Amino acid sequence: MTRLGTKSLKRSLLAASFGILGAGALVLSAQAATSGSANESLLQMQKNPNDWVMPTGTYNNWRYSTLDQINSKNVKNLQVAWTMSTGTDRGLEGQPIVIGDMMYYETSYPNYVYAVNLNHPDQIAWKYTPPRDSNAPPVACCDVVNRGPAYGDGMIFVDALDARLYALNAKTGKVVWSADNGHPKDGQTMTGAPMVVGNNVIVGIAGGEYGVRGYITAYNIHTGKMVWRGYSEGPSKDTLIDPATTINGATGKPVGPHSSIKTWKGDEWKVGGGTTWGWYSYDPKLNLIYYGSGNPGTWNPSQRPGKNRWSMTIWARNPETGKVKWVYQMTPHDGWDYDGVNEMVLVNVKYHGKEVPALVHFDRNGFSYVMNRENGSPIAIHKYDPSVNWATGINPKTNEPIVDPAKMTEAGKDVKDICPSSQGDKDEQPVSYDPKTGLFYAPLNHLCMSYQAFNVKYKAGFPFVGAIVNMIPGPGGYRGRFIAYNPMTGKTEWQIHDMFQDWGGALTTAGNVAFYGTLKGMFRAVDIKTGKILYQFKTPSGIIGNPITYMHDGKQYVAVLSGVGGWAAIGMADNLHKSSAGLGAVGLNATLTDYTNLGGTLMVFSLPSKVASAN
Ligand SMILES: O=C(O)c1cc(C(=O)O)c2c(n1)C(=O)C(=O)c1cc(C(=O)O)[nH]c1-2
Ligand SMILES: [Ca+2]
Repeated sequence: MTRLGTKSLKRSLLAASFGILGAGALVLSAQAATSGSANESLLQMQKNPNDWVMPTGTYNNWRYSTLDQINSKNVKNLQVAWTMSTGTDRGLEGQPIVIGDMMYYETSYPNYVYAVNLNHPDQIAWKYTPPRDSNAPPVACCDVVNRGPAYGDGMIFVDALDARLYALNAKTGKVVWSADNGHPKDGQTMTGAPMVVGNNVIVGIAGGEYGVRGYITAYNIHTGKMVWRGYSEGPSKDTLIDPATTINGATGKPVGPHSSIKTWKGDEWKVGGGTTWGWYSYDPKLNLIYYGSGNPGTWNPSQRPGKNRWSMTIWARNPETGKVKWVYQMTPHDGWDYDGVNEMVLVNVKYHGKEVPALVHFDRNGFSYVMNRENGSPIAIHKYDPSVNWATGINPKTNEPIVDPAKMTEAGKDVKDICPSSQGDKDEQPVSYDPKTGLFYAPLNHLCMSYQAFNVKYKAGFPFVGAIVNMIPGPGGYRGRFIAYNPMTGKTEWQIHDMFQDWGGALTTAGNVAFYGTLKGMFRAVDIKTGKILYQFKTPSGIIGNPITYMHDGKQYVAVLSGVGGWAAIGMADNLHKSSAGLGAVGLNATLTDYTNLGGTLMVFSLPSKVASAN
């Protein structure tokens, strides 16, 4: 890639402002290739299929394993190898990581961190219980979930719900350092999984339903000092991009370009949302990290005229400085709560006869995006659920959605039959990419809604939602789907319908199997080519966690956390059928309670020894 100096940077900013770049994203700057770091080992470690070294498996977010001992022929013989109670009863949305003989995982609040030696998994190697700030659970919008620990340089990094980040010694579980990343009293929480890149650990913030101004922060893995922090929006006079909004952790000074196009009125950016609670990916060659920002505050669009940049946006930043390379807003002036935080899966695609570095993103708004990940220009955008009706398509000139005015929400109006619902056609549940088939295996929601927006007043630490949403099953009457999908063509190759939202993530393997779990608690192995269910096992609770696989002592294992919760099932936990932010769980769980119960179990599956060696 080319390096841009200050001059060309200015030029590209100018070009962006005048739309010379044409359709697509705004290119801000370019960065030199990654420099050496003490922690380059993760780049190597992720190549070892015996381990699962980071929450997403690999930096490209494929959630794919080259292991094939368990395969479509023998997976019917799968059995439970061992289990472990998590000692918690709230939604388990993360996944374990496996480094050599050790497995580490984190529970939802209270955020226990467990280390298990795989040579004797009947024993807990260490357990860390972080201090708890009781102000945190009441401000977690959508259950008190956590999406798992990350590893780097002999340390385990964990987000705690009360917005503290911990670095633990991987051998002992002792705290090396901890950092204050936000304050529950202001509505800030942390539910995500950190990502370690080089010498930085990168973490997000949650609280979009509390008017939290979103930011992403990098801390030095050795010192715990803030290296940079990038906000999603900033002062109205320079809100277009990276608006005074990326700051150097040491100097407090702004990093990167400024612009002067207003997309927020007055001080509204201060409570503008755009939080960063999803998954992160990293391209070492381009030296860029990718992630999305969430809903603008409030959910009531009448209260925040303008495009509300940069909520609902895909971001590409330099991991060392935080500098923004490009942004692309998927849902300008959101009126449906379509948080843009879902994962970016990094793949190369054939486009106009060339191999192009791309990212693939299944947005909550029901569109799948294939974007050039070098410069943010769109390659292919399709509806991945044909029932999507809030927009008829994407304007090829502006690359903005063509909104159906009948589905636009506003204060005082009850807008009916909007598809998808606020839970989106996909929420946090991550997809998997299988390089053999070139297809994406996606656990999805299938819901529509009515949306009544109303005016709300901001008060720190109190819900800043401003809408009542009622969700109903989508066309066909089912609420979840698991699909094999080609984002270049928008074609669904096969699909499985599920009674409830498929809120757990997917895993694919070289054994031609896709794994995922259902809210009812079924852990499934599916034939990647046909969608045929080859194996299923009813786990103790519902599944909203993400399966992983690893090899230990020559044997392949598949692990998943069973523990129902998340926004899809939050009513089961508080019995109020609504979350702490007042978000209705829409009676969806009224019948889920007929199938499963709260509870937390780590489930580990393998083949019986004879089957494993016969194949
Ligand atoms: O705007 C935010 O800050 C924020 C945070 C979270 C979260 O931290 O889990 C969710 C959401 N929004 C959200 O919109 C949403 O649908 C959602 C579902 C879930 C879940 O874990 O099931 N969390 C969240
Ligand atoms: Ca949100």
